[in-house]
Amino acid sequence: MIRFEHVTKRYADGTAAVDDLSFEVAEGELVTLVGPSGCGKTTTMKMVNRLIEPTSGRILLDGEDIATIDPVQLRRRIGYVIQQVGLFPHKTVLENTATVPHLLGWKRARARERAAELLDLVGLDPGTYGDRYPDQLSGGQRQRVGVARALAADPPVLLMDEPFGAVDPVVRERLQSEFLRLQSQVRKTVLFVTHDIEEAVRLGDRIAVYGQGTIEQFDAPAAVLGAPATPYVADFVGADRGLKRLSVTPVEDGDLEQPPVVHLDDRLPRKLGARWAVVLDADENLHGWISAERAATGTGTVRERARRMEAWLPVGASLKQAFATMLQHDAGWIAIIDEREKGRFLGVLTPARLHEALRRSIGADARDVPRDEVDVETVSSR
Ligand SMILES: Nc1ncnc2c1ncn2[C@@H]1O[C@H](COP(=O)(O)OP(=O)(O)OP(=O)(O)O)[C@@H](O)[C@H]1O
Repeated sequence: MIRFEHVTKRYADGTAAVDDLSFEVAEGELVTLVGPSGCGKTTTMKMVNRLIEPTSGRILLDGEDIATIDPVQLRRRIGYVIQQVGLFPHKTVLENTATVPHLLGWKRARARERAAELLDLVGLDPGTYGDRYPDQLSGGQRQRVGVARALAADPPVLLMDEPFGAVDPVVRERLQSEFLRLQSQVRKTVLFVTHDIEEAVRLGDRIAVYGQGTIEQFDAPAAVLGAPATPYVADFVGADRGLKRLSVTPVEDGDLEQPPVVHLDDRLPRKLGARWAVVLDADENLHGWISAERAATGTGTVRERARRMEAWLPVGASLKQAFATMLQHDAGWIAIIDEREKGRFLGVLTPARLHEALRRSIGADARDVPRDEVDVETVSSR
């Protein structure tokens, strides 16, 4: 979809902001560009919508060399979101959002309708916020309007330059979650610039870690964290990358242990064959758990002795959420259910299995690192 071929940008004073860059962003993929200040991220991005022209090399959009496309036409195909949102102060939120459809010559009613739809999509009620002016919004709300405006003409490509950089960490996390939800619906091809590795890891399908004008590693977040390509990348992602990996590794079916299972209407078993068993209802949905001790000291059915289960998560939740849930409930294991199937019980995750899952994910992502050579705590470089 977006393809860089040996692209170099040298400014008049000789600075090579970007040096012989080649990479590709697939359709519907979100790639984060991350690196320290001045490494060339913004220059890379601005070359895509021709705000900056490369010194050499070429950039293809859907196979077409962008140098041959009229910049105004090109920019209509590309949504652009920046940190200083750049909303027009004298226009309402609705008018701001409808800017591009207006420029494209849409009828006023249709443009406003589309703008209202998009405000809804980014979590702003058009009835409440549509007629306000930008200075009547919080920073986070302004960013949402910026995203809505960039999406208004439904461009296939989005360029986002530190779009959530100006808001506090709490709002920022919320905007990131909302954006991920939005992206799962609209599936744009996105280039996202950030200097924050946490943000890069959380949002990117793949991450490009920049050195000085070049990409040091271009890979899935789990692979960058699990097997940094160079000491520079290892240093940049930080010594706590094992912890960061937890947030990008989902719990999968294959990670789970299968404990003994009893059903609510079973007669209490004399012996469980384990210290505890999971209790399911007649539909195989999770109800709770029962200890061997409570099973042995009662009569009647499991229902009367079972305890409710607090510590559970849906499959696909991150290992970080799983770990946090274990800590929160002081639990040695948590139940994993399938929310898409009305909460069907899938198995349990234990600390040992969590550790295994981390190894599994590094093995899967960093294909050239043999699984048995992966040490979750100490992998530093290949
Ligand atoms: N117009 C310009 N003339 C000369 N040098 C420039 C110009 N614009 C940028 N540079 C230099 O090019 C390099 C890359 O800049 P760029 O803005 O792409 O970095 P960045 O990674 O986006 O940094 P930041 O995170 O601080 O925004 C820097 O060394 C910068 O000083």
